[in-house]
Parts: sequence; C-alpha cells; structure tokens
Amino acid sequence: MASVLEVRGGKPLTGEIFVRGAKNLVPKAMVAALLSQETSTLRGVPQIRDVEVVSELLQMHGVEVDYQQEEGELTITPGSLTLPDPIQVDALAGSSRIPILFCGPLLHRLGEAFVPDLGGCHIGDRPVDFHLKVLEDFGAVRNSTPYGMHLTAPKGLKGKPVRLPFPSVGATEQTLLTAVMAKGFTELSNAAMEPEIMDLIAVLQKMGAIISVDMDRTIRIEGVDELHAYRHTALPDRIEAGSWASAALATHGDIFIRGAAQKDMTTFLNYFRKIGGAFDVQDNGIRFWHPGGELQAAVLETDVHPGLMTDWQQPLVVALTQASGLSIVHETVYENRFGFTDALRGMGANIQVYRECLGGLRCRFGRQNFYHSAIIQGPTKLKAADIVVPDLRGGFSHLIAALAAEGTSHVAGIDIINRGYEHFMQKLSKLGADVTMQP
Ligand SMILES: CC(=O)N[C@H]1[C@@H](OP(=O)(O)OP(=O)(O)OC[C@H]2O[C@@H](n3ccc(=O)[nH]c3=O)[C@H](O)[C@@H]2O)O[C@H](CO)[C@@H](O)[C@@H]1O
Ligand SMILES: C=C(OP(=O)(O)O)C(=O)O
Repeated sequence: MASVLEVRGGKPLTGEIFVRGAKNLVPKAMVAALLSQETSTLRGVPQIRDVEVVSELLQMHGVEVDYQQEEGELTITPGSLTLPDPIQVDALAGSSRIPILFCGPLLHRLGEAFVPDLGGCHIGDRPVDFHLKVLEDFGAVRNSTPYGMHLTAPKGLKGKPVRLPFPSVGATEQTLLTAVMAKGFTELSNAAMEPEIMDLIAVLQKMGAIISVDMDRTIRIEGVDELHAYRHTALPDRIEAGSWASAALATHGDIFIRGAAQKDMTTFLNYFRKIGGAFDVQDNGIRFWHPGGELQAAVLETDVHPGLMTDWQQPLVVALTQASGLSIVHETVYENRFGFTDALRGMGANIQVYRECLGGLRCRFGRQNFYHSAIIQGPTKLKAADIVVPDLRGGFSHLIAALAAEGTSHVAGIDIINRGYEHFMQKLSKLGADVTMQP
C-alpha cells in the first residue's frame, strides 16, 4: 500500500541540506561503464530509486556493482557480460526510462539486447521513436517480444549523420552511447546540450571517446575500437536544488543547499530573482531564502537547455501561487505536465490551464488538444488537503504546497519522490518540517 505522509504545514523550512549527484546523469554514467571491461568508479552517487533500478539491470547482465552509500561511491565491473532471461528484465518494466540506453553498449559488447517497457513520469506520451531511428540507422534490428523489445546488430553498428526532430535529452544520450564505439564518424545535429549531457560526454572522454561539441547543437563523434574505465564525480543535481529552493520561497523559509552549483542553474536563478526570491552563491553551495515582502508574478516558459528546465516548472508553480498578480507558465517540453495543478486548486490556488501557447514561443503542442499553458493568480492562502502524488516533480510540488498550507494535509504515494530526491524525509526533518509517516 502507498505510504501516506501527514504534513502539519505553515512553518518556514530553514536549515542546511546537501545535494549529491544528478539523477539525470548518474544512471547514464552507470550505463556508459558497460562500454569497457574494466572497473569504473562513480562518486557523488545518491541513494535514489533510479540508481537501484539501473544497478539491478546491470547485475542481471553479470556486472558487479558495489555501492558505498555513505561515501556515495559506486564501482562497476562489467568484465564478462551475459544476456539475462527476458522475463527477468521484464520485471523492471515501468520502473525507469534508463533501460533504453542500454541498447548501444549491449549491442557493442554482446551483439543483442532486451529492453523492458519504459517507465518514468506520466507527463506526456514520451515515445522513443528518435531513439529507435538512431539505433536502426546505425544497423540495429528490432523485434517485439512478449517481454519488451529485442535488438540485434547482425552487421555491427556504423556511425551516421543524425538530425533529431527535437533536441531530446534521451535520444542525444542514445546517440552518444552508441556512436562512441560505432564504426566511423557520427555528426549529430539538433542535439540536447543539458549540463548532464556535457557531464556524460566528460565521462565518455575519460573512457577514451573522441567527441566534440559546437554551440549550434552539433556533436561530432569519431568511433573508437576500445574504451577503458573511468573515475568521475557526478555533477550535482540542479533539479533537486531548484526544488528545495522553491520550497524555501513557498514556505517563507531559508535553506542553504550544500553542493548546489550556480553554473548549471543560471536560468533558474534568474527566474528565482525575478519572482522576488533571494540567493547567495557561496563556494560550497547556494543559500536560498524569502526576503520578506511580496513575491512578484512572472512569465515562465520551459525549454531545452539553456532555457528554463521543465523539471523546475512544477515546484516553481507552487511558489508562484504565493506571488502577487498574474503569472503565465508555458510548458513547451511535455504536453501534459499540468495535471498536478488539480490538487493545488483543491488547496485554494487560483490556476487555470489553457490549450493555447501563452508564451513567446509557438511550441509543438500549440495546435493540439493539450493543456500546456497555465495562468496563476496570486497570492492565495493555501489550505491543507488530502492529496495523491501523481509523479516525481508533481509529487514534490504537492509536498511543498502541503508544507506551505495552514493545517494538516495527508500526502499519499509519497514513495515516488524517492525516485529523484535522496533522503527527502531526513532532509524535511533537518529543515524543521512537522511531518510524520503514517503506518
Ligand atoms: C532520466 C532523464 O534524464 N529524464 C529527463 C530527460 O527525459 P527524456 O530524455 O525522456 O526527455 P526528452 O528530452 O527525450 O524528451 C523531450 C521531448 O521529446 C519528445 N521525444 C523524445 C524522444 C523521442 O524519441 N521522441 C519524442 O517525441 C518527448 O515526448 C518530449 O516531449 O529529459 C527531460 C527534458 O529535459 C527531463 O524532463 C527528464 O527529467
Ligand atoms: C521527468 C523526470 O524524470 P524521468 O525522465 O526519469 O521520468 C523528472 O526527473 O522530472
């Protein structure tokens, strides 16, 4: 049964917490380790569900994985690989989006791969057509099985020019992980340039890959025959940092986030400041606080990096319910990322969602039937409610709303939050939140 958190809200969150490596890099760096037979070492690894899922999948392929949780150090030894029973792989169906990234490395090392149905947050359709096109263009052959997808590469994998229809993070990573050991040269245009992708490129370069990046979203990869182990410290989780920063704003709090890095959060920090939040960048982290007075409404548009990251949108919307005036939020990355606002309305927030593009950009969803823009009128006093968590960021946002609201809320399905927020219960206690996990 899903766990329920009782939240007695209305208290500012104050204190210090620590963020470790990024959820959107660590599992991919773990997959990259498969490209070598030697032992790779990854540091800053958080104890989150996505890391557990990828560890399980690696172990099913005969890889030794050793995780020292306290130190955050993970060693991965993919000496000799074996193809697991597809039924075993299928047991992980629906748990994460990472398994599709195993394709390139497994095709290189084993000549075949099984991929379970993907999971991840339900914030849109989330097809993998770009991934499959890249793999097939490189020479992979795909078959559906009762236990997910089976791929082979009868003639090996060869580099190709690739142009992504949209700068997809996952499809860019798919191309990188496949092209580094494919025969010949790959020029990837319209690539995603997120900081986590640059960190994955750093990992691959440490392994011996040859990759160059142009500012016009072109990535060039020269395939090599052999890659080696890496030692790497993952970049900090900018989404987790932005989420706790939004919590500081919504609860009138003051949080020092040790490990938060300014260079990966520039766009977030600009919006945080425009809304009226205060921050102070220090050598070892960033302090975020509500400086008193009124917060200001803002116009936000999510976009691929260096735009405002979509995963920050949901926590920021909760903070905007406390800002004076009309805020406009246009979500251009996912077609269905405003479902979480239903619960906020139930708590007293004044939020309307629209099908039209309400920002400066015309996005892919403008002529379709997707509620992908929102207008928020604030400030509204939030009141306690009983809520069910819909997805990772939506869930954290509900938690922030419950912490900001007067009265006692019950937040059900809280386990989803473990997928991307390390030790969030301990962090809440450290920040003085009045919460109890119900049996
Ligand atoms: C594990 C991980 O790193 N997750 C992140 C990753 O997700 P993920 O890699 O799944 O996100 P993508 O960047 O691929 O998706 C962006 C958009 O492209 C579309 N698309 C993508 C692939 C494809 O084959 N076909 C297609 O149409 C998606 O439906 C979506 O509308 O980047 C997202 C955008 O920054 C983040 O919100 C997620 O937190
Ligand atoms: C959408 C997210 O993740 P995933 O791609 O793992 O579902 C997220 O981290 O907000």
